[in-house]
Amino acid sequence: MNAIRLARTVTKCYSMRSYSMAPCEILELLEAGYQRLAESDSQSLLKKHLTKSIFDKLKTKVTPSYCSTLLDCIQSGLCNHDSAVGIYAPDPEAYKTFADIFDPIISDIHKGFGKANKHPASCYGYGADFPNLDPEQKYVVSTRVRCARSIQDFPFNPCLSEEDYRNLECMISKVLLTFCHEHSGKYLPLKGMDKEVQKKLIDNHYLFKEGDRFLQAANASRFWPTGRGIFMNRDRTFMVWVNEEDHIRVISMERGGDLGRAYERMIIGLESLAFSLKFSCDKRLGNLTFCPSNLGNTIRASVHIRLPHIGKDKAKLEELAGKHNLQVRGTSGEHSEAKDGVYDISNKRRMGLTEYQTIGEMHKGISALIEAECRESSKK
Ligand SMILES: Nc1ncnc2c1ncn2[C@@H]1O[C@H](COP(=O)(O)OP(=O)(O)OP(=O)(O)O)[C@@H](O)[C@H]1O
Repeated sequence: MNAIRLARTVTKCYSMRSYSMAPCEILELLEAGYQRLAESDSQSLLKKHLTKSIFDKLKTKVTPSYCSTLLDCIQSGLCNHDSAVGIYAPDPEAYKTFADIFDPIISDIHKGFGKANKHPASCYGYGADFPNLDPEQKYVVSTRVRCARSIQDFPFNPCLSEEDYRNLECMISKVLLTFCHEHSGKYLPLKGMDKEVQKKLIDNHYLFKEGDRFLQAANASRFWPTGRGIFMNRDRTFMVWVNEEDHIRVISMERGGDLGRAYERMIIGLESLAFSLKFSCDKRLGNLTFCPSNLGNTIRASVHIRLPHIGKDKAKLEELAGKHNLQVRGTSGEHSEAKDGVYDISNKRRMGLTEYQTIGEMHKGISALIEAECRESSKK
C-alpha cells in the first residue's frame, strides 16, 4: 500500500480516536512525507514554512477534541507538491494546536496579517454605496459574491462522520427552506441528482465541481455525495452550497456588473442563516474555514470580465490586477483557463479588513481595470 493510501486508512476513524499524541504509524507517514517534500521542488507555502524545527515541534501534537494530527493538516500538501498552499484545518482547534505552521502561512497568504493582528468585527454597510461597475454591459459578463461559514460544534470535512454530514445537511436545509421573497427556493441534494442536471448546473457556474484532488487528498470528500447539495432561489441569483469545501458557502450572482446589488443579496441571505445557526469564529482569525486562504471575512467577490486589450497578455493582466489586490482565475474557477477571453477577477484580501472594505477594494480595483481597458482601446 503506498504512503498516501495508507494515510487515508489511518486517518479514517476520527470518532474512534482517543490519543494524547500522534501514534507511531502517523509519525512514520509524516517523516516519510516530510522527507519527500523537502527533496522536491515544490513551491507550496507548506514547503516554504515547514522548517525541520517546526515539523519536529508539531509532529506529535493532536487537537484536544478531535485528536487531529499534523498529518491531517498537511497530507494534501504532502501528496500534491504542486499545491499553492498545501495545508487545511481538519477542525477549528487545529489553528491553535498547529499555530506554529498555520500562522506564518496565514501571514504569507493574507499579506501582513501577523501574530499581533486581529481580524475586525463584521461591518456590512450598504450595497447601494457601490454603483454598477459597467452599466452598459460592455465588459462585465457576470458578478458573483460568496462567503463561507462553518457551523459551531462541528469539525471540518476530514473529521465529519457520515451521520454528521446528514445532520448538517438537515440543519442547514431546514433553515434555508424558511427563506422568503427573493431568497426563497429549493434544496437539491447531490445524492440522487440526475447526472445531466448536475452537469448543467456546473456548466452554468451554479454548482461546485467534484473530484478536486487537493480536497480529496485532504480527506474532504469522504462519503460523497452524502450530505452535499445546493439551495437555489427561483431566479438563480442566490445559492447556498452545503458541505462542499466548507459547511456553508453563501453565493449571490447575476448577469452584469452590479456588485453592490449582488453583495447586498448575499448579506441578507447570510444574516437570515445567522439568525438560526451559530457559526465558528475566532477572536483573532475571524470566521473559521477549512482552508486558511478563506479566513477572516471569507468573501470572494468576482467578476467574469472581458478585457480584450489589457487581457491579451495574461502575465501583464496579473501584474496590473495585483497592484489593486485582485486575483485572476480562468472562466471555470480555480485551476481553469480563460474561455473566449473571459477572466474571473476577484479580491485577494479578506483578512484584517471588514466585508465592506473588501467589497470597496474590489469595486475600486475593477473600476481601474475597466478604465485601463478603455484607455488602451482608445489608443488603437
Ligand atoms: N463572476 C462570476 N460569474 C459567473 N460565475 C462565476 C463568477 N465567479 C466565479 N464563478 C463560477 O463559480 C464557480 C466556483 O468557482 P471557484 O471554485 O473558482 O470559486 P469559489 O466558489 O469562490 O471557491 P474557491 O475559492 O474555494 O475555489 C465556477 O463555476 C466559476 O466559474
